Amino acid sequence: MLQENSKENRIVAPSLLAANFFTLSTEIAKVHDTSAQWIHLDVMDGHFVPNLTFGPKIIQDLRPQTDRFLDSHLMVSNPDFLIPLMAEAGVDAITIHSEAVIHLHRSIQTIKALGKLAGVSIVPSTPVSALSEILSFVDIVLVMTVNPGFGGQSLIESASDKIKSLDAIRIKMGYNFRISVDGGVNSSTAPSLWKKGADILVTGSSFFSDPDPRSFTSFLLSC
Ligand SMILES: O=C(CO)[C@@H](O)[C@H](O)COP(=O)(O)O
Ligand SMILES: [Co+2]
Repeated sequence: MLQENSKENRIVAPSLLAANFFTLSTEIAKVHDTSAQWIHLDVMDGHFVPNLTFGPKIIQDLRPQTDRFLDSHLMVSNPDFLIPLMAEAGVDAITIHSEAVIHLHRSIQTIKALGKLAGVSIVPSTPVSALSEILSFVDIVLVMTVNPGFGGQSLIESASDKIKSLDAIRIKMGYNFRISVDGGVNSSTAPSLWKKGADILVTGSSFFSDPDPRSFTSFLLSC
């Protein structure tokens, strides 16, 4: 029988992808006005996904502006060269896609050796079974519930069912990874995502388009 994780351990991570990049200070102030504990940073290369965002320079400039945990999500074809640059820029966690690397174990060990939390992510078409050999080594499993590249898409229900499988595996095997869910998270989808076993909810467009992000975040943390 699967159990919902305790509410006290829930994390909400607003994704800067949905923020206005020209007024980032104001957008970060919005996050600071809420109880969201993490800031999610989507790094895209126009190759692994059909979109471009930002890289280490902006993150390095952001680092002294916030005490929030910086959760980076690398949607790039060759994350290995970027891992040390992201660490140097000051992120706290680095998540890479299992679909993007050949030597996933080596890349995860590199992230850990740099003192950062190491995460692995899967796109909606990748099954949980693809992660069987890496789950014991990672701190975060990021389940993409939309096809990566853009904010504002609707959550793919079948992809969210992977949360349940991952939760069952970690209970059975005694693994310590946290389950993060990314894509289409809003006040309607959040309750069932927590119920399925999510620990972290990433929210982009729903957070930044809400006139009251503080109440929105409180709702997510308590629903
Ligand atoms: O990684 C991604 C998109 O590829 C996400 O982190 C998005 O930023 C989520 O945006 P919403 O679906 O919440 O609008
Ligand atoms: Co993301």
